Amino acid sequence: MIRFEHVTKRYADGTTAVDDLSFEVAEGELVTLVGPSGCGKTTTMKMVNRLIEPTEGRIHVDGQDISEVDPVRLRRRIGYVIQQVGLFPHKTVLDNTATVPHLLGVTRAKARARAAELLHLVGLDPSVHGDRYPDQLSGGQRQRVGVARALAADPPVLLMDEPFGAVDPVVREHLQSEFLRLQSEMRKTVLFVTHDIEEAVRLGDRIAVYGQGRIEQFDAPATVLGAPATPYVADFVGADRGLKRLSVTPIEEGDLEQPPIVHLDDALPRELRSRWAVVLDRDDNLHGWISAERAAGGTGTVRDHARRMEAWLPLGASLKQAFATMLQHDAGWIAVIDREERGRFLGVLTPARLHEALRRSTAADAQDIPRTEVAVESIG
Ligand SMILES: Nc1ncnc2c1ncn2[C@@H]1O[C@H](COP(=O)(O)OP(=O)(O)OP(=O)(O)O)[C@@H](O)[C@H]1O
Repeated sequence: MIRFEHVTKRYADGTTAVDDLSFEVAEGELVTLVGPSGCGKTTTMKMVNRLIEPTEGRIHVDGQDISEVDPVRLRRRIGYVIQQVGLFPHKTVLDNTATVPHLLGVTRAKARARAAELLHLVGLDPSVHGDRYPDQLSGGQRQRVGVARALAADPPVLLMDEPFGAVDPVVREHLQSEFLRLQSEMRKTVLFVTHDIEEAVRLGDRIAVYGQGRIEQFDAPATVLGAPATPYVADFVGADRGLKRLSVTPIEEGDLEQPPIVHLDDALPRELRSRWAVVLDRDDNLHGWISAERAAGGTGTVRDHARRMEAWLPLGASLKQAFATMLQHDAGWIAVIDREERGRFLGVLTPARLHEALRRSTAADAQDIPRTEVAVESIG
């Protein structure tokens, strides 16, 4: 969808900002460009909408060589969000958002109706915020308007240059989550510039880690964190990359242990093969747990003695969520359920298994094989 072929940009003063860059962003993919200040991220991005012309090489958008497309027409197909949102100060939020569709010939009434929808989509209430002026909004709200405005013409491609850079970390995380939710529905082709590795890892389907004017590694977040291609990348992603990996490594079925299981209507078991058992209902959905001690001393059915289980997650949740859930509930294990089949119990994740999953996924990335195929011996 966006393809760079041997693109170089040398500025008039001789600075080589981008050096022989080749990479591709697939349709519907979100690629984050991450790297230190001055490494050429913004230059890369601005060449896509022809705010900057390359010195050498070609860029294709949607199969078309953009040097042959009129820049104004090109930009209609490409949404652009920047840190200093660049809203028109004398226009209301609604009119700011409606500007581009209106310019494209949509009637004012229709453009405003669409703008109201988009404001909703980015979490702003048009009846509350629509008639305000940009300086009557918080920084986070202005960023949302910036995103809504970039989406107004429904462009297939979005360029985002540190769009959440100017807000505090809490608002930023919130904006990131909302953007991920939006993107899972819209599936735009997105090039997203950031200097924050956490943001790059969280948002990107793939990450391009920049050195000076060059891409040092272009891979999925888990691979960049688990198997940095060069010492430079390892240094850039940080010594705590194991921790960061937790957030991009999902719980898989192979990570789970199978504990003893009892059902709600069973008679109390005299003995369990461990200190506790998981309690399921008639449909094999998770209900809770029962301790061996309680089972041994009691009478009646499991139902009379079972406790509800609060520490559970759906399969596919991240190892980081698993760890946080264990801490939050002070639990020695968490239950994992099927996310499609209305809570069918799949197994439990223990701290030892979590640790093993993390090491296994690191080894898998280094060997470029699925996690389930990593031999346990090679983890050590
Ligand atoms: N108009 C220009 N003339 C000369 N040099 C420039 C120009 N614009 C950018 N540069 C230089 O090109 C290099 C890459 O700049 P660019 O803005 O692409 O980096 P960046 O990775 O986006 O940095 P930041 O994260 O600080 O925005 C830098 O060394 C910068 O000083």
